[in-house]
Amino acid sequence: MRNFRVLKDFFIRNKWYYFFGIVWLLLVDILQLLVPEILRRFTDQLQANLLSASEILIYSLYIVAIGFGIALFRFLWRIFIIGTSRRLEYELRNKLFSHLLDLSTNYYTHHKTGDLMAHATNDINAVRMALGPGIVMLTDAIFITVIAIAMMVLTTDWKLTLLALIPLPFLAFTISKFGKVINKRFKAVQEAFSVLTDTVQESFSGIRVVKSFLQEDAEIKKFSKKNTLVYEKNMKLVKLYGMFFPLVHFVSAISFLIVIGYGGTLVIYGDISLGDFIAFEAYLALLVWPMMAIGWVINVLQRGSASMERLNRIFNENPEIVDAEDTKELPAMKGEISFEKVSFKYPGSNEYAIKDFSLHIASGKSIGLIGRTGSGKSTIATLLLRLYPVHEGTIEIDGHDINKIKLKSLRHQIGYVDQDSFLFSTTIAENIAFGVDEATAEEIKGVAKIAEVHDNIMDFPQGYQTYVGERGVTLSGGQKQRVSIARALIKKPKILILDDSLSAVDTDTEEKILGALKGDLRDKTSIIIAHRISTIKDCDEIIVLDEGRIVEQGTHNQLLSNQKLYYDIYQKQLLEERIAKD
Ligand SMILES: Nc1ncnc2c1ncn2[C@@H]1O[C@H](COP(=O)(O)OP(=O)(O)OP(=O)(O)O)[C@@H](O)[C@H]1O
Repeated sequence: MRNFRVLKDFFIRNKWYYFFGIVWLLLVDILQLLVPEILRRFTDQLQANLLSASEILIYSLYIVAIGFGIALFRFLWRIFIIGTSRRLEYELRNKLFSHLLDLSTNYYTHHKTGDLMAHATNDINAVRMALGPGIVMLTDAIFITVIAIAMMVLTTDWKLTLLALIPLPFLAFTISKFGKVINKRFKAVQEAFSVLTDTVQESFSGIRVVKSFLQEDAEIKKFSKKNTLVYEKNMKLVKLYGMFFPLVHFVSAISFLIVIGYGGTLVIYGDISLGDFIAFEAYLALLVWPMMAIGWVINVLQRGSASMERLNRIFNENPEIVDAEDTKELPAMKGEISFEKVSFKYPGSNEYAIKDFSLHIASGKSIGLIGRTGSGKSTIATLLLRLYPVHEGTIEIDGHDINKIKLKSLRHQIGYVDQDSFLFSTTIAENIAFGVDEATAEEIKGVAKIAEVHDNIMDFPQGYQTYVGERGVTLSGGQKQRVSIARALIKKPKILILDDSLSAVDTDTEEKILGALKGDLRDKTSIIIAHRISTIKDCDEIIVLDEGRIVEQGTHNQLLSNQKLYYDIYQKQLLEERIAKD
């Protein structure tokens, strides 16, 4: 129960819903408990020949009225309690999603998306079950058990009650034992099913690879194996259910048997009336359900509590990067950047990705970053965006330590085109306008033109309203890169970072984009990361990185005359170009 403490605020806000929900629930129980009383009187009066036709009609009306009452109050408690638990699920899911988005990028390196999805679905559902249906069943079971047993003792016979109740604890015990195994097998079904879903998803998203490697049969076999596993796990569950219900009926039938035997004798000897006997059987029938429910309730509450514990662990996770108290807005950046002796290791890594990196970039200048793969180029970009905390050295923008600038203010003014050029499954227009609150069609078109992707977009029948991804067209790598560039430009950032963002376009298009960008970049500081020299040769300064350190620095011509690493890369690329042309 301690795990649910974080929901205190929710319970306080919704206390009246729970209170009245429980009132309606108890009214249903009271009405249900009235039925045996009516049966008792009816039977006794019928047996004594005291009933007239109009009285039979009145009894029938009682039963109908009780039926109506039960229907009405059942409707109400469902709305009040189950409705509230659905609201809890809604609020928890929102809270979890926004909390997860607040966490630093590093969190996602160590947690699998599949696990996070499981928290958002299974765990939240388990908490909802505990605090909705779980509470209902618990209240219901306790109330009905206490009142039904009290009525059996008070109105009929305590010895008969005691005898009739003997099998019921066994029933509760059997159900709780079965419940545990059912739970385990149900979980196994879910796990097998989730493995199956993963397999299907991977086969579909890698369909081109599957087909080009002629792996259809192998994939079908793999699928069939996983599917067999789901079937087998389901069959185990079916068998268990197959035994469970007959066993429940068998154990409860023993109670009825005892009542028929001993209760019947009491009626014959006149110790209790026939009405008492009928009412007693009806109370006993009411008791079977709470006995079944108790085992289930314990399971549901335990699962809910375990799930809440897992969710609390996520809620207690703090984002590594937050605005400290002394951070301030930097509303209008000039774009002067300075790295001072920055060294950086990724969390959990022993190797420095960046070592002693010092660089000053005057506002409005363009910097080209080049180096072998893994030399630390992208790391420079992520550090400037403060996606990871820097502990050694300082990074400043306009003379302000980036740790002292509000994150929103910092990231809002940096346009970042990442290496993956990830696009969302929505329209091209919405993808371009992703980083701004509002954008006119003209603005979207303007940046698409600079990024040299406007003509491509207009070739699609639906133009800017074309859907990207699974529901729409598949853009080529180069088209994706250019849409991502447009997405960064529309923010009108003061600093623009292109991380290998022109690698998938040919050199002619690259030239056109760089030409168009030139005008736009005049008042921006730009960092262009590339593998191809053609992308960065016109930058004001080029930095050559190797194993996280600056090994060369200067303009294109200066670096060529140095005849070191840059020169080697240049020669190699010239040769490659020549071979490609021949
Ligand atoms: N999230 C991460 N966790 C741990 N190590 C990382 C992480 N990201 C990158 N690295 C490591 O840091 C080093 C620098 O990587 P970085 O991505 O900056 O290189 P890069 O020069 O941009 O490479 P490429 O040209 O292939 O994009 C590499 O050794 C890489 O393996």
